[in-house]
Amino acid sequence: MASSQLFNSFLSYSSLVNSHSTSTVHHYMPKLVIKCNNTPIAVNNISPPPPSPSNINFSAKYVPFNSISTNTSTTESYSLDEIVYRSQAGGLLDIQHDMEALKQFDREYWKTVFDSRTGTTKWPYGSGEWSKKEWVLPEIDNDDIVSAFEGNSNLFWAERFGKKILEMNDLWVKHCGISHTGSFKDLGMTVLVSQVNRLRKMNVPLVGVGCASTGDTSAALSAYCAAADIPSIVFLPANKISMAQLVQPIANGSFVLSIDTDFDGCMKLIREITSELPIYLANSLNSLRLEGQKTAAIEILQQFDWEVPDWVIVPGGNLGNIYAFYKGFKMCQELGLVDRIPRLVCAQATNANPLFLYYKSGWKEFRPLKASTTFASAIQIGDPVSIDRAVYALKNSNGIVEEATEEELMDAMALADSTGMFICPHTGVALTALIKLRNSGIIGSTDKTVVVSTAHGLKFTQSKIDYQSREIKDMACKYANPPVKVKAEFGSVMDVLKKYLSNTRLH
Ligand SMILES: Cc1ncc(COP(=O)(O)O)c(C=O)c1O
Ligand SMILES: N[C@@H](CCOP(=O)(O)O)C(=O)O
Repeated sequence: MASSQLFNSFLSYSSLVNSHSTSTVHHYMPKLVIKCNNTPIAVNNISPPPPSPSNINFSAKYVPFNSISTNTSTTESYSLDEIVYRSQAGGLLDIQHDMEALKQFDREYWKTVFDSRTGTTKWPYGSGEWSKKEWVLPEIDNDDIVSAFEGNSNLFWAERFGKKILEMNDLWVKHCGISHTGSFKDLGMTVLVSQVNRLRKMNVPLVGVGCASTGDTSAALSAYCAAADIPSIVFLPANKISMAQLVQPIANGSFVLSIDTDFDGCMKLIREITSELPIYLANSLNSLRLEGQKTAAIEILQQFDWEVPDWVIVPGGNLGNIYAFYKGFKMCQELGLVDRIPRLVCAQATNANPLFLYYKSGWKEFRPLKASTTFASAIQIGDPVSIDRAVYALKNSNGIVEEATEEELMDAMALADSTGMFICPHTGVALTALIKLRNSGIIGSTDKTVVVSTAHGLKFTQSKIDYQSREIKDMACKYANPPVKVKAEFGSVMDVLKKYLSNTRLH
C-alpha cells in the first residue's frame, strides 16, 4: 500500500465622545510575609512596586501613521471609542500612547509590575497580554475585557535544530501558535473584541464584527466574539484555507461566507461592506489589533530577562505583525527597559512575495501582485494592507526581507519537525530565511536569534501528510518519513525492525 493510502486510512457609527475612565496601575502580586523580631519582611524575590500616583492617567488615541513615520506633529487624532480605520488623507492609523505618563514610572517599576502579574489568575492580568494593560489599552474597564488568558507563550531553546542544522547555540522559537485558537491572532483579537464589547455597552450601534481571513484571523475573531456573545461575520476565500481553520468559525457560531476569490478579494469586499454596514472591521488594518500583537515582542524581552536578541524573524502576509513586533520592541526602548532593539527579518513565500520584491528593488516601487497558491496558505496575500507599516519597521530596525520557495519552506518545516517541533508552514518560511541568512554569514553562529512561530502545526496537517507521503508534484520531499506497512506477524515485524536498527546509531 502506498504511504499516502496509509495516511488516508488515518484520516478519513457614528463617532462618540470618549468617556475616559481612569486607569492606574494596580498591584496584585500576592505577598508572602514572614515576621522576624516582629518586623515583617517580604520574601518574594521581587519587591513590591511603588504605589502609582493617583493623578496619573494612562491614555491612548488614534493618530495618522504618517505622523509617526515622518515624525511630524499633527492635530489629527481620534478617541479609541470612535469608529475610524483611516486618516483624513486616507492613510493608515496608529495608536499613540501618552508616553509622558508612562515615563513617570521607571523601568524597574514596569519590569516588576509585569513580572508580578505573570502566571497569576487575577483578572485580567493572568493574560500575558493584559499583564501589560497600561501599555495596550489603558482606559478600558477590566469588566469589558474579553480574554482567554492569551500570551505567556513558550519561548524555547531550539537546541537540536540550531546545533545540528545551523551550528548555532542561541536559537529560540517563540511559539505564538500555542494559544487559545492556535495562532498569534488571539493577541490582537482580545484587544479588538474587548473594545467592541465596550462600545456596545456604550450603546454604539454595532451589529457585529467582520473580517477577511486566510483562516487564523477568522478563528480568533469567532472565538472571542462567541465568548462575548457578539455576532461575527467572516469572509473566507473558498478552498484556500485548511479544514482545521475552516471548522473553527463554524463551530464558534460565526456567519461564514465562502467566497470564490482569494484573500485580497475578500479583504477588498470586507472593507467595502464595513463602510456601508455597522459591522466593525477586525483585520489588522484596524490598529487596535497591533496593540495586542506587539505584546509578543515585550514578552520575548521579559522572557530573556530583558536581554535583547540580535535577530527576530517573522513570517509576513498582510504585514501587520512585523510592525507590531517593531512597536513592542521600540516601546521597551523608549521607556528605558532595554537600550536597543533587535534586527527584524520578514520572511515571505516566493509565491506571495510583494514585500520581498519591493525590498529587492531598493524600496523603489511597490507593486501589489496576484499571490499564487502556497503551502503557507495563511500568507497567500498579494496586496498587504500594512505595507507602509512593514517598510517603516524594517527600515528602522536595519531589517532584512527574505523569501522561501515551496520546496525550501516544506523542507525547513520537515527538518524542524524531525528535531521535535511540529511547526506550521509559515514558520517553515521563517526558518528558511534563517537558514539562508546563516549560510550567507549574515546571522552569526553565536547570534541570539528568535524565530516567531505564528500558528500551531496541527492546523496544517494536510501539508505535512502530503510531504511525508511524498505526494507533492515536483518536490523531492527529501526529509519525508513515511510509515512502514508490515504484516501482523512476529517474523515480519522482526525483519523490518532489524533493518531499521542496523541503520540506527547507538549511543
Ligand atoms: C500563521 C500565520 N503566520 C503569519 C501570518 C502573517 O502575519 P501578517 O499578516 O501580520 O503579516 C499570518 C496571517 O497573515 C498567519 O495566519
Ligand atoms: N493570516 C491572516 C490574514 C489576515 O491578516 P490580518 O492580520 O489583517 O487579519 C488570517 O489569518 O486571516
